Amino acid sequence: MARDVGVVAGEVPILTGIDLAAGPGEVVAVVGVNGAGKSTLLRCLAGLQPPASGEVGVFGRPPADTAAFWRDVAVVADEPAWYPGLTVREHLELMRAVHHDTRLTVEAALEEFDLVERADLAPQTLSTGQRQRLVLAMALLRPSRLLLLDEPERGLDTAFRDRLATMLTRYAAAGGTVVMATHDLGLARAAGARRVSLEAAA
Ligand SMILES: Nc1ncnc2c1ncn2[C@@H]1O[C@H](COP(=O)(O)OP(=O)(O)OP(=O)(O)O)[C@@H](O)[C@H]1O
Repeated sequence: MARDVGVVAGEVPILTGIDLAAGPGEVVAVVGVNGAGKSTLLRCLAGLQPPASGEVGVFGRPPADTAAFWRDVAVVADEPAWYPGLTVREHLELMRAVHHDTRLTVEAALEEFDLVERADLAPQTLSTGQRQRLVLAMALLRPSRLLLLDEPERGLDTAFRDRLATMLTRYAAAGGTVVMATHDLGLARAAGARRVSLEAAA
């Protein structure tokens, strides 16, 4: 997926000579200290950060900002902008309307992500962890073959981290690929992830 990838910001190297392979059925956890370049590597895989050197391939092609690419790839990174006036349930319905053949019904997603009691509220009124559950629900409701998750554990309590690990294991068991940047080695272990460590380049 990533071969000998280098990224520089101005003159400063952020990633140098990074290799990462992940195939169907695999969960890969990218770990490393703050600033090691985990988010940058995920952005390279999503085609949002062009590498200065090396190659990135996703399903055999360089990542491209096309409908076909985004049909296969779901990204969870920073909290998205919420649609004003739409509830939690309506955000999920939006995903279902756009993606048609979803992995979960809206009601199943509300159950699975423990949002039933929050379904009619605006996302902005939820707690940090509840909003993160909604972000994950939106990503896991839609069909995809590759999940790119940047610190999916953000704000989640211990019990829900365990549930997330199970969901990621199931996603991989169904033939999906998960690449996540994480500081939670327990989550990585529970999800059966192979660990790839990044060293800070500068
Ligand atoms: N757009 C940018 N311009 C300049 N430097 C950047 C930019 N984006 C990231 N960096 C730098 O690249 C390095 C890697 O950042 P990145 O966010 O990829 O690290 P990370 O491993 O995900 O860190 P964290 O664990 O804190 O989330 C940092 O030193 C950061 O300051």
